[in-house]
Amino acid sequence: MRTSRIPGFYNMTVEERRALVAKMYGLSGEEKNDLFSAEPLPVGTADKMIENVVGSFPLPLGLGLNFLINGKEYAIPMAIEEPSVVASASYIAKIVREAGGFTTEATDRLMIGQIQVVGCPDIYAAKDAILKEKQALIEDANAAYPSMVARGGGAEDLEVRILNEESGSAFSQMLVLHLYVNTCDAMGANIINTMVESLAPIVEQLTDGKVYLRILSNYADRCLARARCVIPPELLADENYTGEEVRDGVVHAYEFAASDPYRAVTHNKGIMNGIDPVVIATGNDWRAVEAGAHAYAVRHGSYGSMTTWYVDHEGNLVGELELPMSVGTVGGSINVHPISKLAHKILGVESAQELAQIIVSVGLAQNLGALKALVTDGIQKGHMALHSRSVAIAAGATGEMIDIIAEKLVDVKEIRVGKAKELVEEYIK
Ligand SMILES: CC(C)(COP(=O)([O-])OP(=O)([O-])OC[C@H]1O[C@@H](n2cnc3c(N)ncnc32)[C@H](O)[C@@H]1OP(=O)([O-])[O-])[C@@H](O)C(=O)NCCC(=O)NCCSC(=O)C[C@@](C)(O)CC(=O)[O-]
Ligand SMILES: NC(=O)C1=CN([C@@H]2O[C@H](COP(=O)(O)OP(=O)(O)OC[C@H]3O[C@@H](n4cnc5c(N)ncnc54)[C@H](OP(=O)(O)O)[C@@H]3O)[C@@H](O)[C@H]2O)C=CC1
Repeated sequence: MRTSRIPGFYNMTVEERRALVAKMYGLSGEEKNDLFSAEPLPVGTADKMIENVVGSFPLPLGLGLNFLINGKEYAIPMAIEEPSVVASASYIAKIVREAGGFTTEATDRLMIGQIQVVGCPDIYAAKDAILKEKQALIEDANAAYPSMVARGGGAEDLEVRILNEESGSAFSQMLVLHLYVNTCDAMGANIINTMVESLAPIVEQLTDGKVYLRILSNYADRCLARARCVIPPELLADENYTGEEVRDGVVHAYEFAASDPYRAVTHNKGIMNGIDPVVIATGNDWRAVEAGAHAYAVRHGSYGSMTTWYVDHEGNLVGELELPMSVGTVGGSINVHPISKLAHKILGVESAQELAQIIVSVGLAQNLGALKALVTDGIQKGHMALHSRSVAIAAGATGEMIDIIAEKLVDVKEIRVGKAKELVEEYIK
């Protein structure tokens, strides 16, 4: 059986790690070439993906290890430029697996398409007219994209809202139609946009109004994924702190984020530290996920923590994260970018729902990693020690000099480029 528990993976050379991954995941010759290539995204492919291409922008790709989610092992590809994130996710996943792993669930994958109608002579009659034709409109939407119905998805429901009902302004009063679409394993933006654009002429006829916007909503609050972990305090202890101290510190840190947007934004940035790298590595649209996540964090009226941490009756630390997660395992650039194809193979996911649940688990792990560091030694100790290698490179260190300079920076407790430059000059002399 495949395991994601590979102690000391980080002490191997890159070549050793690559050989192990190739063996574990049975990569073909072509897949190995893609993963190990100096040009992982061929410029010819890049030139077909976006416009005005002059090159590509590589990011380090690491594996988040130790993840046990609903009893299944996952090594999780993460594409990110920031040091200590992959280490931290793996660290917390190691603790959580000892407590039985993450448990997760997901709602149905209903994405929302919006149609904006303005200038209706009678906005209430317009709303009634649409609702009267609801079933026909759903069928029309499905006729615009029949393959989704064939695979068990497609448009399922429709609602109508009136915005700025009391406003006297013809600009601000409008009717907004929401089309709810099960996009199966796709994120679904293009699918939905095709559907809502096809409905626009009929909606204009029914309402006697003018349709302007016809577009997906990135507030995917009917496409949610949830992750949970329950950790006995003894698993949180280290040589300097008791498990209870760490546990209580994490809950205090959560309460701070729950009560103060200045803290919540940083707390949530820490969660997105885990989420974005998986979204990026799997070829998904991280702007969509970011936008939806932050909007969801304000659903109770003020911006707050995306996660919840509390102590249960047995004294365990309990963490929960629920977020809109509009990701896919097909569509967009997922099967175009060679590395994203490999990321899906390494993950071994079978559906978009499963991928969404993995992503929120990494977000929850990452949040605890940051909070555990913050409530004990502080973030600088673990993070800056790993960041010291980037500082050494920025100061001009190359080859074996990088680790030597990085270690010296940690020893003198001055992890900054100016100091690194001094050390590089000394080394070269
Ligand atoms: C960095 C650690 C994990 C060290 O923590 P440590 O206690 O020194 O780790 P350890 O040596 O005991 O190792 C434990 C496990 O961690 C992993 N691990 C340990 N080291 C490595 C490594 N080099 N490379 C890969 N994996 C590593 C690895 O899985 C290892 O298990 P093993 O495999 O040995 O059995 C810890 O200090 C930590 O989690 N720090 C937090 C880091 C963090 O959050 N970074 C994000 C950047 S800061 C930020 O942007 C967000 C923030 C903080 O502002 C958010 C907020 O305010 O809420
Ligand atoms: N606001 C936003 O966020 C916007 C985002 N976008 C972009 O849209 C892209 C995502 O759109 P999306 O519609 O997902 O991508 P696609 O247009 O690539 O649609 C997904 C395709 O996958 C095929 N497919 C194969 N198997 C499945 C399956 N099991 N479930 C679902 N579809 C399947 C379908 O083709 P078939 O049915 O023919 O087999 C479908 O056409 C992203 O690149 C995103 O950046 C675009 C506009 C706005």
